Amino acid sequence: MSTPLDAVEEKAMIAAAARKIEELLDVLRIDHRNDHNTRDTPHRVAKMLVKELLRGRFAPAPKITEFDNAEGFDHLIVTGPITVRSTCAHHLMPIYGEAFIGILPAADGKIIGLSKYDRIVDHFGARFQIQEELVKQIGSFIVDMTKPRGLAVRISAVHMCKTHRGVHASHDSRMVSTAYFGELQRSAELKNEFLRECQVLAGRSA
Ligand SMILES: Nc1nc2c(ncn2[C@@H]2O[C@H](COP(=O)(O)OP(=O)(O)OP(=O)(O)O)[C@@H](O)[C@H]2O)c(=O)[nH]1
Repeated sequence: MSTPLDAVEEKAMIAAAARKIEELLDVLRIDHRNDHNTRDTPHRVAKMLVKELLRGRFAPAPKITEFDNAEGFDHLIVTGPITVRSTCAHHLMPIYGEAFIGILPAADGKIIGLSKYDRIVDHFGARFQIQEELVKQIGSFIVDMTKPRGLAVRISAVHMCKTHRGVHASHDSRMVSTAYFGELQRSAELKNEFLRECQVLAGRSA
């Protein structure tokens, strides 16, 4: 899912990408060599791609601090909204929204630090994505790391490929997708509890 780069590889990748972006701007007849606004744009955009928008591909997955579930807590925990920032794989336009994660821990298993859910969402968002795969990647990673009894990952997001171009949909138009694992996949009652908590946390219909 990710291939960490060392500092030398990162620098070389940014330089190589900048040369290609120069070429692209040349094709588009943007005079970046003389125009003061776009003079540094190839390097700027290359740096943004490697160090920001795609950084999840080039950085290790977040380190997870695990704690024993000492009290054997076995009820649903729901966390969110977690801000989602990603980039659509089709048109390379921003995706932004919120994630909610529901965890049904195993009484004899592990629980992880709350902030790690935000870090995991950030890690998988930082690459070119489609939303259906994003919820699954986040969920599968948490399931592999913590082996809970059940898990749900729900994202509600705006896709700027749909609002800012193409069909020019309303900026309020969102896509909601949820991935369920384990007992949350099988139990309608648990799903309803998760969705109710999402609504409370969102302060509106999530
Ligand atoms: N299912 C799904 N579709 C997405 C996602 N992000 C973008 N899309 C859609 O993917 C499609 C890509 O479409 P194409 O039809 O190949 O591209 P296009 O001809 O530029 O289409 P328009 O966007 O309709 O102008 C568009 O309908 C996008 O709205 C996503 O996360 N999930």
